[in-house]
This record gives sequence, C-alpha cells and structure tokens, in this order.
Amino acid sequence: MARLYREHFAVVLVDEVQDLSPLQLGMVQAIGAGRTTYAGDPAQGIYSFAGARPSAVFAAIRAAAPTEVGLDVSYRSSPPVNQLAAELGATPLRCATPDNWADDCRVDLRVFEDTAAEAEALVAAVRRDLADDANCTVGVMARNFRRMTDIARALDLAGIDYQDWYQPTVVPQIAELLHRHLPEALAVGADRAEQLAALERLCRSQLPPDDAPTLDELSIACEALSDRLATSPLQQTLAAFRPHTTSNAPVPPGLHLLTGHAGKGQEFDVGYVIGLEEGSIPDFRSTKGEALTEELRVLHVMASRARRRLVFTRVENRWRTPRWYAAERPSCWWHLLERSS
Ligand SMILES: Nc1ncnc2c1ncn2[C@@H]1O[C@H](COP(=O)(O)OP(=O)(O)OP(=O)(O)O)[C@@H](O)[C@H]1O
Repeated sequence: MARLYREHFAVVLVDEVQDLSPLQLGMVQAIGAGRTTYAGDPAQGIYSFAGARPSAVFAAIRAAAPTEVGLDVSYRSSPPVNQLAAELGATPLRCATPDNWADDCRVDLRVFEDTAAEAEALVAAVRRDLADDANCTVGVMARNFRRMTDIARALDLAGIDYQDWYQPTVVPQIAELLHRHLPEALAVGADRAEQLAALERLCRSQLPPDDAPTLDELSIACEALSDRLATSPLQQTLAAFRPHTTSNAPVPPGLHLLTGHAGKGQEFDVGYVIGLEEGSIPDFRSTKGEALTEELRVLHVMASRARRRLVFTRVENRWRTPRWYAAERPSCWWHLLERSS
C-alpha cells in the first residue's frame, strides 16, 4: 500500500500533527519518508483519548526531519487575544499587524448567577455583535455540548438563527431539498412530528429510489431533526443545520455553537468561551495528571479561535436536578484568565 501511495504523491504535507497516533505517524512515514512537511502545535494536542501521542510523535518527527521552522507570528488574533493564549501555556505569538486592530479588541470575564442569567446576557450580546456587523462570525464554545443547552433554548426563543456544530453536517443536496419543501411540510398542521414526517416524505419523493447513499443522508438528517423537535420548532431546527463543507472552508457569517474539539482549526471574529466551572472545564472526568493538562489545552484551543474579542463566562450556581440548585466552583484556570484580562 505504501509503495502505491508513494508513486501517487511527490510530496506529503501533514497538518495538526499533534493529533497523530504513533501508528498514523508510521503510515505517513512509510509513504512520505524524506519528503514530508509537518505542521503542528503541541499546545493544541487534545485528542489523546483517540490515541494521539504528541510528545512521542514530535520526538519521532524531530529525529527524522531535522529542519525545524518556528512559527511565532499570529495573523489571526488581536494582541489581547494573543496575550491571553500565551497565558494559557501556548508559545507566545507576535501579532503581525498590532496597529490594525480597533479599540473594541479585548478579553472580558463575566460571572452570572446561573445558566439562565448567562443565556439571557449572551442572547443580548450576540444580538449586538450581529447588529453591529452583519458579516461578523461569532462562536459560542463550551467543553461539552450539554453546557450549551440553556443558551440554545434562549436563542430559539429569541428567534436568533445559529449553526449547531453538534448536529451532523448536511450535504448541500439534502439541505436544499429540506429547505425547498419546508413551507409545504409546515402547512400540514401544528404537530412537529407530523411536519417532519411530511418533510421527509416530500424530499424522498424527489430522489431516485435506487440512490441509496443520498436516501441514507436524508434519513440521517431527518433523525437529527427529530432529536431536536422537543426543544425547538422545525423551522429553527433546520436553520441550525450546518452545511457540509470541506474542513478548510471559511466559517460563514453569523452565530455558531460548538465545542473546543469541533472548533479545531477554525476562527471567529468574536469568541464566547462559556462554562469556566470545575467539572465543565476541566471536565469532571479529567481531574489530574496528563488528563488535566489536556483540559488546559482544550481551553487554549477554544480561546485561540477568537480574532477580535474574547469573552469567558462562568456561573455561580446551577440546577443539578429540577429540585437541586447548587453552587459551582470557578475553574482552576479562572485566576489565570483574571490575571491577563
Ligand atoms: N502570511 C499571512 N498573511 C496574512 N494572513 C495570514 C497569513 N498566514 C495566515 N494568515 C491568516 O491567519 C489566520 C490563521 O491562519 P491558519 O489557520 O493557517 O493558522 P494555524 O496556525 O493553522 O492556526 P490554528 O492551528 O490555531 O488553527 C487565517 O485567517 C489565515 O488566513
């Protein structure tokens, strides 16, 4: 297999090498030994749960490819965001254009009574961001999607559209079909499940019965829509779907809800990193050793997605169950954020 691929590719470029497992690195080296360029950032290694071993992989690459070029200039972020990212353990980056940033570039910290108050404030803030600049990209990021529930609900109630990165992406043909038939589906009545069944039927009738891959895509999209119908109307649920694009396509303007892992490699004009509480970030399953260090890297990945402005939030209390309202402890990294904001 390696010989076959060697004949196909004259050079090999590998990005995000910190996410490779030793086995994957072995495959790359078998194909591209002596003609591979690797790019990566140890401070963004957040896939150890999937087998990535950044230290071993960087050591093996250094042993095999002795020319090393440091990339220490940021073309993405404003000086305050770069400074904050360095505070979280990343290599300090020099801003390429320090004088080109407006006065609104800053890092803010916000503390709320609970997630309902946080959601209300975020809805107002995002509304302002999008009103100030309709082409602006806004990313609301959390370590886990569960932490985003109240915000998604508040956005639905406020009628603010967003793309939900938790949902599977929709191939353009299916997205187009779903949007085209939505008005007819909504006309069948007020029952959301009936609307969705009608929508699926209408879309299915437009596809050749033997086009199994596209019919499968339609089923997956409708299943994902069905999962969210309990919390939001069909129209809004569909608006939250993300079109399927290549991973390096630019993020479209508007609001995006995503996790740190989903946000790898992306960027947003304004970034809101929510849930700076113990148990949320760091995640309750990763409380010590290397697992805890990796949580800090997840925080760094989220923070470094922002271009102009970055806002961190935490809450002081949370409803653990419908009858249990309990205090939350600030994330162990809150003081780092306070120091540099
Ligand atoms: N030489 C350059 N001149 C102008 N803009 C640049 C240059 N290089 C990169 N950029 C811009 O800077 C931003 C970040 O670049 P890129 O996504 O390649 O960085 P990265 O190192 O892969 O970031 P990360 O690994 O944190 O996702 C992008 O908006 C990109 O278009």
